Amino acid sequence: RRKELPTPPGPRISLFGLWNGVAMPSSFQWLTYAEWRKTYGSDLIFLNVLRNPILVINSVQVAQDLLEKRSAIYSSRPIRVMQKDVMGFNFLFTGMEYDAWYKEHRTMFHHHFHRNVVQRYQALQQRHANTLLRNLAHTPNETTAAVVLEICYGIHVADAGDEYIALADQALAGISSSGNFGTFFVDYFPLLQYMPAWLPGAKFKREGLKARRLSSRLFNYAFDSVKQKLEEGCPEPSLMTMELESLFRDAPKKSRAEERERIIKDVVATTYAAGSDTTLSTLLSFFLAMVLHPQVQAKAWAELERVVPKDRLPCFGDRDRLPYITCIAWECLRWQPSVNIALGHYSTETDEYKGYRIPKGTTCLANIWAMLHDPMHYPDPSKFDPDRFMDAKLNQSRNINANPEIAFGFGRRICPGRFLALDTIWIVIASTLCSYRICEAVDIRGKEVEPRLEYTTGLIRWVIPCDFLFFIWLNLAALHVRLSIGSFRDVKTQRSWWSLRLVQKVDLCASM
Ligand code: HEM
Repeated sequence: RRKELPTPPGPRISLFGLWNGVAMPSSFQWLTYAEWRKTYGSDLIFLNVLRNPILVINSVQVAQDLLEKRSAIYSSRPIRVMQKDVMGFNFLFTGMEYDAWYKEHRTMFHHHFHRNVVQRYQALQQRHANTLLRNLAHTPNETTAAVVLEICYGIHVADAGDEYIALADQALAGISSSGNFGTFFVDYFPLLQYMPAWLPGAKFKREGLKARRLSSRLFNYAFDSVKQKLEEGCPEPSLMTMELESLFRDAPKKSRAEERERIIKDVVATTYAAGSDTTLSTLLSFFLAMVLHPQVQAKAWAELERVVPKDRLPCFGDRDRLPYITCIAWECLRWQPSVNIALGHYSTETDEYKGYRIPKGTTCLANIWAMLHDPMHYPDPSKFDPDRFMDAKLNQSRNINANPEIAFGFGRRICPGRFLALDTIWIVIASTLCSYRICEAVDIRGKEVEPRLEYTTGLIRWVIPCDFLFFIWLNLAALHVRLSIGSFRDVKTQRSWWSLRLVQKVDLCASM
């Protein structure tokens, strides 16, 4: 009977939008998908792209009904030719099919990052937040990567210009560009992967081969150097050494030692790849939000003043007494989600939902952006308003403003690094707001520069590195210089009370 049911509504897709059809969007897909929701009056949009069935899900309800309640058949991943085969990122378990091999990876990851163990990393996260405060003027983007590198490999990154960070930056650009399903034509038409790279029109292949060299270095470089240290008997404790030591200890008992080593290697590389840019993207949105909304910053500052004694920086123990800071973290995740479309979930059986047929082998794309900007659930969605989360009881009774946990995806493939991410975001926001006022940029003539709300496309979105960020760093650098040459009065008169606070706190974190 299912065979007779219609598939959900959606546009007719044709190559490059010819022959009365529309082209698949290759950038900013979440906006087109949200438009299609209005055009077809449905939360489910069905597309057939070169015989690849695709289901776009635009509402939380449908995502929960399918990806969570029926997760037994919606938890695999589609075949990703560009990312896996051309670029060589086949070691990431984010893209593995839902089978026993994948489950071993997820179980190992879970063992080190579930809700009750992430506290063990809080001292390390706090230390890196302090380093960020010191470095804010020069290398603000290294904190999130430094956290995962230290947890996974025990590698302490250099304050600036670290080789591991540079390698991750370059390799992750490849993951992000190929991350949204369907960005590259070869995902729909796998035979294209065999096209010679020199042919005109094979730009994807040339880009892919470049990314392949980087992915292989990302996979091997840190792992090999830490393994060598372990064999020499002088490793720093880390997730990797803990797992390898247990493997070596139990090796005679365990068969499959090679496979187990491969799982460890995959898990640490996946954490390295998945754990830094996502968190950093949210933190950059935080900086933008603070420049645009000084009143939010002032309110946060007042809360920090009330709760955190003047002689120290905030710590995780203050969390329950700093609810507004927590709301800012949630609002950053909602206002500008760093992953707008969850990684594709792949259906392994034909299903029926609300009178529609969802064929086996459908790639389901959850439009997280549309869900977090749905005015029914988040009134005035484009407004950055942390207060929306303050009264959880009232929100629940009105069925609005739920904490945006869906920013981390759905069901059995939900982001397993979310507890670590939330901790990093929280401590960085609390520490930065306690130490700096993030102000509007000033151009060379001393005029304030209006920041632009512009983001890149791709799997992980970035606020476009425009003048506003540059000027924030520049302003902070200038302050550092003034502070270090002891021009204290200057700072105080020009910047008002917060600068005085800055001096105390910067001295404080420098001594940590
Ligand atoms: C703001 C920070 C982050 C956001 C917004 C985010 C978001 C997401 C999303 C949307 C997914 C796909 C979920 C789905 O398919 O339904 C995902 C998967 C994943 N994330 Fe995150 N993530 C963040 C931070 C992290 C961190 C810090 C780590 C590692 C420590 C991490 C590791 C992973 C892994 C391993 C997966 C793949 C899970 C699987 O396929 O089973 N993420 N993340």
